[in-house]
Amino acid sequence: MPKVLVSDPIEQVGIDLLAQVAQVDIHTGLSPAELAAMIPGYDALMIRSGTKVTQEVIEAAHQLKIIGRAGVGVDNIDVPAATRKGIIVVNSPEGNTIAAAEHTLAMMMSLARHIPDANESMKAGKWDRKRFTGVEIYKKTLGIIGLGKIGSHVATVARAMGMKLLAYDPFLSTERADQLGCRLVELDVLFSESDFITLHLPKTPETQHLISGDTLAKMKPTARIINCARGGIIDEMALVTALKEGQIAGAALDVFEEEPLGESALRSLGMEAILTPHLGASTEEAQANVAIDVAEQIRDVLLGLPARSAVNIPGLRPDILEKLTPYMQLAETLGNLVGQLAGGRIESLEVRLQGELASNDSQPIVIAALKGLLSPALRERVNYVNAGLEAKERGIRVIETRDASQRDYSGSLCLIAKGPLESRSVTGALLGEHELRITSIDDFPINVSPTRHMLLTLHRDMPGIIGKIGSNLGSFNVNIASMQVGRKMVRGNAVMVISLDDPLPEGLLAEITKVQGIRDAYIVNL
Ligand SMILES: NC(=O)c1ccc[n+]([C@@H]2O[C@H](COP(=O)([O-])OP(=O)(O)OC[C@H]3O[C@@H](n4cnc5c(N)ncnc54)[C@H](O)[C@@H]3O)[C@@H](O)[C@H]2O)c1
Ligand SMILES: O=C(O)[C@H](O)COP(=O)(O)O
Repeated sequence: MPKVLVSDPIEQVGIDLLAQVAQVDIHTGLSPAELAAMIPGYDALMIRSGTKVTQEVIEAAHQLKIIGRAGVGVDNIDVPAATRKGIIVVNSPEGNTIAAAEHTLAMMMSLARHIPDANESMKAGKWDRKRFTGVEIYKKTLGIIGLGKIGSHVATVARAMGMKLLAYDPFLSTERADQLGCRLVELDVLFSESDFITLHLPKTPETQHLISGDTLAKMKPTARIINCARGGIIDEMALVTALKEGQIAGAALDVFEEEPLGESALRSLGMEAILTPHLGASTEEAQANVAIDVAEQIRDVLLGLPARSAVNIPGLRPDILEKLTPYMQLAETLGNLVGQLAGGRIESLEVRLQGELASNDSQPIVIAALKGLLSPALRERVNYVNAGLEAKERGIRVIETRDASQRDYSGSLCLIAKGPLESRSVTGALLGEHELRITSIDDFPINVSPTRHMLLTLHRDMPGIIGKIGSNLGSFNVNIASMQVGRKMVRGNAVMVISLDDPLPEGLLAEITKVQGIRDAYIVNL
């Protein structure tokens, strides 16, 4: 049974799901060093934001296939290191969207009406009505930085509450912003016009300290800022200064540069600051959503199925994935075949999507073809996660082409591998929904089901040649399952594909290449 390590608190429903297919061990609060010591025996790791999956952890993970992040942000995982090692990283991109958006709105209302401090004052036995006079949000301007899933939900609710909306998101179309009732503006405009500013963008080297002393100075003295995205997007020291000096009126933070937040000047601020301990995703609903979403993906990957929300391989909607999976199997088989025919050094791979396949997302098919192409050399070291990177590092140029006009099959795929001296091509298609067919090799038409052991010859089409190869195989006690010849003209060049029940014994290939009329012969093992 595979083994799954759960190293952050995860809803029981997710654990139960995993327990159906794996041994699940729960060890929370591990340091990277403790995790690195424990990880070698595990096939999967399930985490939230608390566990730091460092390069050291990934290097120690000898049999890890998947890291499942029960949430959105994967900034606590060294994703490039996982990719290099062929480990799939999955998350739950939507499971906690509503929870994080509602926490943001709660933070905004709390800032506007001083609810946390009023509550604390009541619990301290006071009845102070003057100190807690707030502001309304109605008709105020909300500036949203990052108008993705969470930012969009915040926009929808804030608009319904009568707020005017500005947004900054360099990757968003004006059309989408219009739909949400947001005016897309440059950052400086957003800073200077907003009464409330909320952050919903990822933390990257570019967004680190996006809110700094300089940018805080551009805000209104009545402005209030909310960060339920990631710590480090705001320069905390600059924020403390801006709040103390009255440059802005308030801040509500759910996320921090260092988590858990240690000793910090933020803790000594008054009612102008509201702090919560990274609670954005902490609702019963969100925790159940993300636990199920990620546990299902871990289960699928452990069962050899694809994951739907992988961050380091093409993520596909389940309906599209279902349609593309047989084509991905075809691409992998053809890639493997053309890789074995082309031999060692391949400089480029052309992936030609034909017929109905031409209108599909090509990325998963290209990745599958590369995995197949590299598997004769890299064996189990190559997978869907690292195939693109491995190909790039070997200098293999990938060229994608589309030809919707090809109508031999509803959809077919042609792979052309070019080396320094020659190029080899194979084409394949699906018969029905799932049956793979090789439909041409080096432009010779054939119709063959790929099998585990095959013998391929390039030869002159002449009497007696098939019989001689048959006798050769017979003399080595190799049984032929099926045989087919493809030719373009009578007595011209031809290919022969022989499916064998057994692997070809050593020495037999040399015998076959001696047969008169044989130009080349290949053993192909798929
Ligand atoms: N506090 C929490 O518990 C909690 C919960 C969930 C998500 N999050 C965090 O919230 C953030 C948003 O999550 P999401 O699910 O909405 O992600 P998303 O990917 O749907 O949206 C992010 C948006 O940010 C935009 N963006 C990227 N770079 C930008 C830049 N430099 N300036 C402005 N916009 C930029 C993107 O175009 C995208 O529209 C993430 O950082 C995520 O980790 C926090
Ligand atoms: O990125 C996320 O999903 C949020 O930050 C939530 O993190 P958590 O699951 O650790 O609360």
